[in-house]
Amino acid sequence: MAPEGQWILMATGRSPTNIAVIKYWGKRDEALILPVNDSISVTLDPDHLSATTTVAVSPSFPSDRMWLNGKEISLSGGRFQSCLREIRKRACDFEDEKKEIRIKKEDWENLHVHIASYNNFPTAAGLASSAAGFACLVFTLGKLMNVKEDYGQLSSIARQGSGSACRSIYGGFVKWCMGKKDDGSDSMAVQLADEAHWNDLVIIIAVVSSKQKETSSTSGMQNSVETSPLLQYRAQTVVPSRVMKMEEAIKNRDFASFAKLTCADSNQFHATSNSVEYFYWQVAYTFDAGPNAVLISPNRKTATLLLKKLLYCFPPQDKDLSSYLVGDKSILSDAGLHSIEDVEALPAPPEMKIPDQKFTGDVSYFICSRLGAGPKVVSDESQALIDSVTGLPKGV
Ligand SMILES: Nc1ncnc2c1ncn2[C@@H]1O[C@H](COP(=O)(O)OP(=O)(O)OP(=O)(O)O)[C@@H](O)[C@H]1O
Ligand SMILES: C[C@@](O)(CCOP(=O)(O)OP(=O)(O)O)CC(=O)O
Repeated sequence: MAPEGQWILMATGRSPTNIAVIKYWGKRDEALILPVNDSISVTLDPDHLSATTTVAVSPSFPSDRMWLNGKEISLSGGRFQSCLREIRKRACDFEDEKKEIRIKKEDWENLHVHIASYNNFPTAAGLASSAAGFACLVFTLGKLMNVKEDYGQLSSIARQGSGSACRSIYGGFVKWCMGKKDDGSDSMAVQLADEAHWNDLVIIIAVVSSKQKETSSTSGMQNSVETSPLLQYRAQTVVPSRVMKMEEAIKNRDFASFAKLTCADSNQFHATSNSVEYFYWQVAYTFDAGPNAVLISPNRKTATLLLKKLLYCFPPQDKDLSSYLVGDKSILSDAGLHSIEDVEALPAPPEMKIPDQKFTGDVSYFICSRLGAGPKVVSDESQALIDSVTGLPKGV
């Protein structure tokens, strides 16, 4: 080994993200990240969505450290620790004669790393940054530490960082085989076809919001496993045959089948997560075909509490509170909200994971209403909309 503290050895890698066309949703083992079903994905062009990671090692580093998009983050979490441990275990002898660096297999355990990673797309916003990030971390650490494992083994390690990361180890069309073993050694990705196989496909992503999500995939799927009656049926009965059909569709470049299966699986995965009991039924919500949410509270007290939370998260863009809530405005005084200053002084709802997060302007206005009676006659003529002399609408 070269003299202590004299050298820094580095490797840099870039990994793509991937989008599942048959979704991974639900784990049978949280620590090892073992899924309840196989999944299939397409890997995206790294020029568009990728993580770039540099890993450095030096005897002068006193501890492992990591910076993500320029900000230092903790490596103490189990997922980072698993990836570092599994790669270090497989590190091999390394020699760079020019730089006079010699690292023996057993030395790697005592050498600390510095990791810097950058995503060229929003992090933790539902665009699979964890997939690109952990695939990149494992791949680049493997390069640095002269790991000789095949890609299947690397995918199995990346899986322990984030499940979907195991699929980003390959390009083209990739299948994550769930495996059967308790230790997870057979839960890894395989490539179904490379990127040249079907290169006519064009993928367009509409980014509606690049803000950090409130519910991570990790906790969302945990909730589904615990509460969704659909999930086990999906994993055991629906997905296995869908995976077979999808493999066939990819092999034959059969777009009609590919599209049908992709949409059906997306719908079902959303149905699975929608059946989760997030709110303990304090409030009911319903959506029509558009984006407007209808929230139904069981009583005025709950409605008042709900309104405070809504106004905290979605404050009005301009300072006019009275046009921001129309209909039964008396609920504002029930909530003690007489001015915009009162709204600004609202405390963050305790269940919010990111308390500072506000979505000013995302809601145009609120209507407060109630159940009403059926049709009735308006006998006050002044309220008529037709002028009783001209027979035309008033004001024309
Ligand atoms: N480049 C990176 N290198 C290492 N880890 C990363 C990187 N980018 C993201 N991560 C890790 O992934 C986490 C974000 O994962 P999360 O699952 O919440 O979001 P996402 O992957 O963007 O969304 P989704 O999985 O729903 O598509 C980050 O907090 C960080 O721990
Ligand atoms: C909806 C998904 O994107 C879920 C991805 O979940 P993650 O891989 O981010 O979850 P963890 O394994 O807990 O890190 C579907 C998919 O990519 O298959």
